[in-house]
Amino acid sequence: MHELNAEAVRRAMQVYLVMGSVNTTQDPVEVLRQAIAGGITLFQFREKGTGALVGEARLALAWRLREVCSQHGIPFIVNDDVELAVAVEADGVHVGQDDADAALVRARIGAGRMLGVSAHSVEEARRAMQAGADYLGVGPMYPTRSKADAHAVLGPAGVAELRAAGIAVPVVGIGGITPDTTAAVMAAGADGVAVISAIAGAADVRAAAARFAAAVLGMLA
Ligand SMILES: Cc1ncc(COP(=O)(O)OP(=O)(O)O)c(N)n1
Ligand SMILES: Cc1ncsc1CCOP(=O)(O)O
Ligand SMILES: [Mg+2]
Repeated sequence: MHELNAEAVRRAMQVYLVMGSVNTTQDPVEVLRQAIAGGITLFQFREKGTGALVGEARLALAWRLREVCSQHGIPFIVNDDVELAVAVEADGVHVGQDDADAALVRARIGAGRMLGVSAHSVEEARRAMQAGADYLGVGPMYPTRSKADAHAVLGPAGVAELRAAGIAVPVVGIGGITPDTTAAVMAAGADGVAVISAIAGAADVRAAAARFAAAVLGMLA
């Protein structure tokens, strides 16, 4: 078994920014700084899609974003790429159903790093938990333009179904979430919201992150 504290993971889920360089027209390092100032609680480096950086440029950006997270005490998660996560001493990895096997990822990263796994059903959620997932990413909650190969929309009902089945592991909703729809995702049983475009694509990133933080905290109060 692994050693992360489930309550600390749950708190980290609250406002989870997911971002790569293609998700913003601004400097991603400055976007991350502004998002942290606005109140995000967790960051995932997801460098994929048309125009994504590769090789040394990707590694360099990962390090720069990793350092900003370290400076501010925000855990840094790497999407998909377990070896990149190990190379930049990330706090965790997020993998989906079409990525590396979650149990193998757990074995590679050890007990002290966070493992997030995407789940779209009770069965996938149970398998992820058996593999040692610390949290589940569940979505899309709503239609999204940020993931070309996204699963069919589950809606907040997808989270409610997991909770009704007794799945108690920390859960973050993802996909098309805005400050206005955050309450519905939380009410269904999520511990937080994972967001790309509504924060990374905002003209005022800090204000956007702050709106999500207020919406989440309003539901936890
Ligand atoms: C928090 C969170 N939840 C779900 C995902 C989606 O992961 P995946 O299904 O592997 O898709 P990609 O993001 O890799 O395209 C996520 N990244 N983060
Ligand atoms: C990575 C991912 N996984 C499911 S939906 C999605 C995209 C979320 O981006 P946005 O918040 O812009 O809809
Ligand atoms: Mg993936």
